[in-house]
Amino acid sequence: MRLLEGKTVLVTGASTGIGRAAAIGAAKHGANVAINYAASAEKAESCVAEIEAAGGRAIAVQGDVALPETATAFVTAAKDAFGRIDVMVSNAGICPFHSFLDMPPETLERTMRVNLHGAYYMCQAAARAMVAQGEGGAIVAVSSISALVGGEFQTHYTPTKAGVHSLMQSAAIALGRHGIRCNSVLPGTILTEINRDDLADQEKRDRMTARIPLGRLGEAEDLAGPIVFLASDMAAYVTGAALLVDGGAYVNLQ
Ligand SMILES: NC(=O)C1=CN([C@@H]2O[C@H](COP(=O)(O)OP(=O)(O)OC[C@H]3O[C@@H](n4cnc5c(N)ncnc54)[C@H](O)[C@@H]3O)[C@@H](O)[C@H]2O)C=CC1
Ligand SMILES: C[C@H](O)[C@@H]1OC(=O)[C@H](O)[C@@H]1O
Repeated sequence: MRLLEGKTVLVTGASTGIGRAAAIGAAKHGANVAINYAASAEKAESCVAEIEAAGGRAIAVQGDVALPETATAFVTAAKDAFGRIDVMVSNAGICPFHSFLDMPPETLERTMRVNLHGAYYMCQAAARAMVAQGEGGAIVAVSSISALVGGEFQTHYTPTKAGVHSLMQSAAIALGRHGIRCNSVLPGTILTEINRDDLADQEKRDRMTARIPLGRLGEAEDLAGPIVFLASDMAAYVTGAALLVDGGAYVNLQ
């Protein structure tokens, strides 16, 4: 069964990792896909090419999610290309690992602006278009297990993920009357570019793996199913929810 047939799905930060897997997953379920990317046109075009090779339709739009004008331009481009807006997957994010006591203000500022402000602007721009369209919609934000637990070198990052989780809860209330559902996924540790250097430390990698009941770190594709599900009518009565996708890591205290 194709869960997103004929819908338009927008995904931010989709040239790599979880965003790319979500974009390809949505296309496999029949969606027309618009992907936002920050810098690498080559990677974005390869995502579009993979979708088109499988018979789907996709466009790539460059833009820094930290800027409000990127969100309006992205939504406008998707609407121009596919005629409507049904789903926003707010995924773009950064995690420049750094110690707390000497955190450079610019690292803190940039992490907040990309991860939290970026999610806000994207979800707001998509919601405005959905409200004008008058047929409801779905927003799925990529938060993190880090919305619920801390990280020594992530004092600037974990508050943004808690913020994204909270944004989906408040937006679910603000947009429910318009038939727009807002949910978040909370990935555990997923092997992507964002943590390639951090997980090059084999001891840390083994430690992270050891606390996962399912016995492995996640792959970007592990998020595609949960994101497609929350975006689809299968989740028609799900809003304000947060879905952990972590192999069981969060519940494994001892
Ligand atoms: N990999 C992991 O273990 C986890 C990742 N996450 C979240 O998943 C999301 C996706 O990250 P991953 O796929 O893991 O890593 P990734 O590094 O492959 O993907 C992040 C994407 O966001 C894009 N991006 C960064 N800054 C941007 C900007 N200013 N404007 C537009 N795009 C921008 C990057 O170019 C990249 O394509 C992030 O929000 C991250 O916080 C959450 C929990 C765990
Ligand atoms: C980038 C990290 O490895 C990753 O990001 C998250 O949100 C997870 O909690 C991991 O710490």
